[in-house]
This record gives sequence, C-alpha cells and structure tokens, in this order.
Amino acid sequence: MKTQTLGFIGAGNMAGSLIGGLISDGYPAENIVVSDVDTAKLKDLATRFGVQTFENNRSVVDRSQTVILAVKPQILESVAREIAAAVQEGRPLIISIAAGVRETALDRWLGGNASIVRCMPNTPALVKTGATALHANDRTSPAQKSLAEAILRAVGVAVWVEREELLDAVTALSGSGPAYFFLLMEAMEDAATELGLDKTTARLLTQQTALGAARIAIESDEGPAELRRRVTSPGGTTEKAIEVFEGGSLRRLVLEAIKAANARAAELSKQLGE
Ligand SMILES: NC(=O)C1=CN([C@@H]2O[C@H](COP(=O)(O)OP(=O)(O)OC[C@H]3O[C@@H](n4cnc5c(N)ncnc54)[C@H](O)[C@@H]3O)[C@@H](O)[C@H]2O)C=CC1
Ligand SMILES: O=C(O)[C@@H]1CCC=N1
Repeated sequence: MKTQTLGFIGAGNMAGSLIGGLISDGYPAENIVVSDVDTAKLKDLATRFGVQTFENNRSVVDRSQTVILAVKPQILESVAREIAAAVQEGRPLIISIAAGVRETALDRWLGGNASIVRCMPNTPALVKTGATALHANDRTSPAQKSLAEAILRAVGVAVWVEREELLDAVTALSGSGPAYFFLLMEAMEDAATELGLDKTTARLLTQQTALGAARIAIESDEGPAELRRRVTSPGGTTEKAIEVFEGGSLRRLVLEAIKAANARAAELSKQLGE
C-alpha cells in the first residue's frame, strides 16, 4: 500500500489528521499528493508533512491509485463533477469521508462507474487513535476494500458496516464524538478553576483523567458501568457527582444529542441527493 500514490482533495482538518497519522505510520510523504483551492492550507500541509501539493484537483486524480475526497459535503458534488472525466472504470479507488453523502449520489456525480468506499473517520487519526467505519459500493473489488481498510487501519481502528445508512449513526457516534469528550473536558476544567485550581493544573489533571479512563476502558474486559462502579465508593464523593449527572438526565441528553447528529446526517443526504 505504501508504494502507491495516495491523493487527497481538500487539505483541511480531516485531511491533515489522516495525513499526519499515515506519515507517522511510515507512509512516505513523497507518495502523498494533495489539492485544495486554498493555497494557505496547501502550504501548511507541505510544511508540516512534506507532501506534494497542487491547486488543481485533476492533477491529484491523474497521479493517484486512490483518492480521498476530504471536502465539505456541500462542495462534494462540484468536486466530483470536476474530476469525473479522470475517473475510469474502478480507477482510481475513490474514498469519501463526507458526512451524509450517499454512494449512489457520489457515483452519479462521478459518471456512474466508480469504485467507491465511503467511510467515517475522526480527527484522532492524527495521533493514530482514529476510529473509522467503512462501507463499499458493489463495484469495489475485494483488493480495493482491503486497500481502503489498510489505509484507515494505519491511523486507528477500522470496522465495516453492513448497511450504508449505518454510517449516519457512526458519524453521530465516533465522527463527531471527539467533540463530545472535548466539551466534557472543557466543562470539567471550568469547574475545577471555579474551585480554585489554576488553569494549567486543571487542564493537566483533566487531560490525564480522560486518557486514563479511556485506557482502562480499552484494556479492561469490563464494561463502563462496572468500571464506574469501581470508582464510586458507597457514601463517597463520586456517588454525589453521579447523582447530579443522573438527576440532570445526562443519559437522555446524550441520547438526544446523538440522535440529532444522526438526523442531521440523514437530512444532509436528502438535501445533497440520494
Ligand atoms: N472534521 C472532522 O472531525 C471530520 C470531518 N469529516 C468529513 O470530512 C470532510 C472535510 O471536513 P473538514 O476537514 O473538517 O473540513 P475543512 O473545511 O477543514 O476542509 C475542507 C477543505 O476543502 C477545501 N476545498 C473547498 N473547496 C474545494 C475545492 N473545490 N477543491 C478542493 N478543495 C476544496 C477547503 O479549502 C478546505 O481546506 C467533510 O466532508 C466532513 O463531513 C469526517 C469525519 C470527521
Ligand atoms: O461535524 C461534521 O459534520 C463532521 C462530520 C463528523 C465530524 N465532523
């Protein structure tokens, strides 16, 4: 996989996260090409990672065995139509990371004969701790599926979903999910500073607590409910905090938030064409 040229159209947050993760996994920078309409974004990625950059999307498609479409969902149709003439039967393999854009719509915009893997990664790909779910259209060969999986697995975990619609749920869970944890971290930091800790100490303790909790959750055979119980001494401090969270319907709020993100993904797909 690392000998093939991998192209990115769109040099924003998610492209930067994937490229950073791939390069730290040993993907040669000279085999990564990137295009964007924003030259400052291209300069940033070239400086940070040493990748080759182009202002023309076709230049990336022409050079690549695999192209990752990393533009906003609303821009994807115009980009796909622009590169359609360069997309032949099954080549290059197209990987779309756009939220809420269906494979059938993308295939139509690309001229109707593309091998498409649609996936939903997340920004922790930058530190090789990404979580990605993938789905492929019928035209994608087993070798192309393995290639897409290898690319995403290089920057974290990668799982396949059976039905494409489930990518909306994945988007709501792990695509957007890092932001939910950051929100909780922000709130915890603010609370700690209100209790008198200085900002630096509050941040460090919050970050390490998040990391520690995630690592225990990953390494333990037990689920989060049991791990939580182990922190919660009867009559102690955690119990009081958990009572406040439960009393404030945190679970209902989380359910509503994730359902709202899921609904937005479905709405995007209706707006952008199915
Ligand atoms: N940011 C995130 O956490 C995640 C984002 N995604 C998906 O990734 C895609 C990109 O999102 P971000 O990186 O956050 O957006 P972004 O706004 O940071 O990056 C998009 C880039 O596309 C460029 N662009 C705009 N028009 C273009 C054109 N015609 N040709 C080439 N490049 C063009 C922009 O200049 C920008 O640099 C979206 O479809 C989003 O749904 C998926 C998973 C997570
Ligand atoms: O907020 C968004 O629409 C994108 C998709 C998942 C994360 N960021």
